Amino acid sequence: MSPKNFEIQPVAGRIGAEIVGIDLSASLGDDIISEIRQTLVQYKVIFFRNQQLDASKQVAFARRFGEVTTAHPTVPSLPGHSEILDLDYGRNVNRANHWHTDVTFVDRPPLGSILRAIEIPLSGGDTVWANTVTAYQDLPTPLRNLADQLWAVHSNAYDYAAATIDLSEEFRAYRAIFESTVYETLHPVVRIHPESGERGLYIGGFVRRLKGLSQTESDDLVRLLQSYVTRLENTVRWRWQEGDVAFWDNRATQHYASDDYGSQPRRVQRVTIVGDLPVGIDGKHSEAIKGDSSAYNRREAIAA
Ligand SMILES: O=C(O)CCC(=O)C(=O)O
Ligand SMILES: [Fe+2]
Repeated sequence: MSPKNFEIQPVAGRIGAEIVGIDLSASLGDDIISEIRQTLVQYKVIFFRNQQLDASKQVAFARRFGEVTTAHPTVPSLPGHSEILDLDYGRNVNRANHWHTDVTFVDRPPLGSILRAIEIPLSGGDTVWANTVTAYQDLPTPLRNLADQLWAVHSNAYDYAAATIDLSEEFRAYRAIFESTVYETLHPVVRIHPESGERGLYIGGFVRRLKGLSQTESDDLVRLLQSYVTRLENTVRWRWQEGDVAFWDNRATQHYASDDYGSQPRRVQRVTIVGDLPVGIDGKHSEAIKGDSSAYNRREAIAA
């Protein structure tokens, strides 16, 4: 595919491209949105430098790709913009320096996320994305055959104890509801991408165990599969500048935000687009096993 409306500059060999020649604050026609979507599916994460987006325009842009979530239960949203996660590291949120795919513990995990750089340290604070499709292709055949048969329980029952600082009363109350709600969803370890048809490894930070294996077997096997995801060849690293926008396909990537900038401020803001129910290679769909995860994407529904 060669888009008519912008130029594509790949950033690394297997994942990531910069899109040049688009002003995201302008009103964009359906043809441009469709080319952006195709480029996203092909490159997995796309970058736009030096954009003039504000919060409302960021949300409006995200809505062109699907329904957006009304924020996250453990990260405060921007006042007046419940769709925007305000990630102000060191102030209101823990650093995301662990490999993960966003929110996979619900049955309809995000299609993608759009992140805008508000304040970036002078040095450090890069984000790295990994291509989970090429990771799958890198597996030797016997491991691929094994992965094809596996299903994993993803859960939000991670450790909140270390988390967050300085929350408002309202948010503390809201968060308490979330912390007492465990979501567990069974997802295929190998997921068919709904738009490209590609097979990719669908694991990441929220996997708790593989169905049918002991905890030790699960941990060892997930670690082994994960080592293919994080091979440098399957990654791209982005050096942020203020005004940059990154848009990733959450169905085919993991990411990691490097925590190497000490006490310098770093603030980014995310809008999250709701995705569909994942499908495994046998045609079976993911299944919620604990918690009403259909409510997860709407703060109003959880707080109710
Ligand atoms: O701060 C970043 O660069 C990424 C944070 C993150 O994991 C996210 O926005 O989903
Ligand atoms: Fe994330």
